[in-house]
Amino acid sequence: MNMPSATAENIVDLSSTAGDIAPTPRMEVKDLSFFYNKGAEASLKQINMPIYNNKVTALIGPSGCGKSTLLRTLNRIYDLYGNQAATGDILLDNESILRPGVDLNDLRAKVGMVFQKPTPFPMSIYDNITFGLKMKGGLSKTDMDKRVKKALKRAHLWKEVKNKLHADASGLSGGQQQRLCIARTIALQPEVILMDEPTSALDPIATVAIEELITELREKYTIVIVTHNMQQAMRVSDYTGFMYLGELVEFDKTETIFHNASHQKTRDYIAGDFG
Ligand SMILES: Nc1ncnc2c1ncn2[C@@H]1O[C@H](COP(=O)(O)OP(=O)(O)OP(=O)(O)O)[C@@H](O)[C@H]1O
Repeated sequence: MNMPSATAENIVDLSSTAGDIAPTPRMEVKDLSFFYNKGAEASLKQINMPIYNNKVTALIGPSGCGKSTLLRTLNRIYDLYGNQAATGDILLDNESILRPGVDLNDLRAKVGMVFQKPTPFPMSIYDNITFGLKMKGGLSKTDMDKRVKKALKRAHLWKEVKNKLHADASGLSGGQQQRLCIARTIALQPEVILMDEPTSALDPIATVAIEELITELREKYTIVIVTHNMQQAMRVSDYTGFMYLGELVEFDKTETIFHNASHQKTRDYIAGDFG
């Protein structure tokens, strides 16, 4: 596959997965460029990348290469801040998410996000999960209770909190808070979950719990994770994109990127020569 960004020759070549069942893209990034300020240099340069259904895709690369920026375009979280612009396109289930008139609340429910630092709202565990559901509306109290239980179970937090659902979420440990944030995202029944260095603020035990969870969640969701930790990318992801200076240098199966990368720059980064 080895698809760098920019030109027509870089359109994804699914044929090289011959022998495997060709994965289906859930999202597709097409010739995407991104500008933090209109008229300034692009922070993302003509990125082309598939995001495969029920797979974990890792974005790796040195600091400032554009990993978080790319992640943030995938649910248009950048729209929260004024003067920014994206060109090219991003498809979710074959429909553009960049076109005018897209319902951004709906998009962000379909493409949920978990941040680097756990960000529970200053309210109870239960209310954290139902916050987004209430905004969406339409669920009875019984349905809401069921959704809370299911999301907490899926995020492996139910056993730890089932007897204190109405306690303040700030009383949970960092790892528990991050699992709560994952449960909050899951409760909205997303298709895709974006994770921006979800374990960088956690201790090794909490990190293992989140990594195990990611591996399990893949069965139901499509996941994109930004990580500085190459071991983590190897452990949890199926596909990896290596970015450098705003470009996607190479995208392939994780195994290929780590053991048989096509580009020297990728090999140097994996070898720890820079970054
Ligand atoms: N709010 C912003 N305004 C202007 N430029 C920004 C902003 N956020 C990021 N940038 C620039 O965009 C480029 C990509 O940044 P980004 O945060 O996406 O990189 P990253 O690969 O995620 O880095 P790190 O690994 O350090 O988090 C960098 O040159 C950065 O300075």
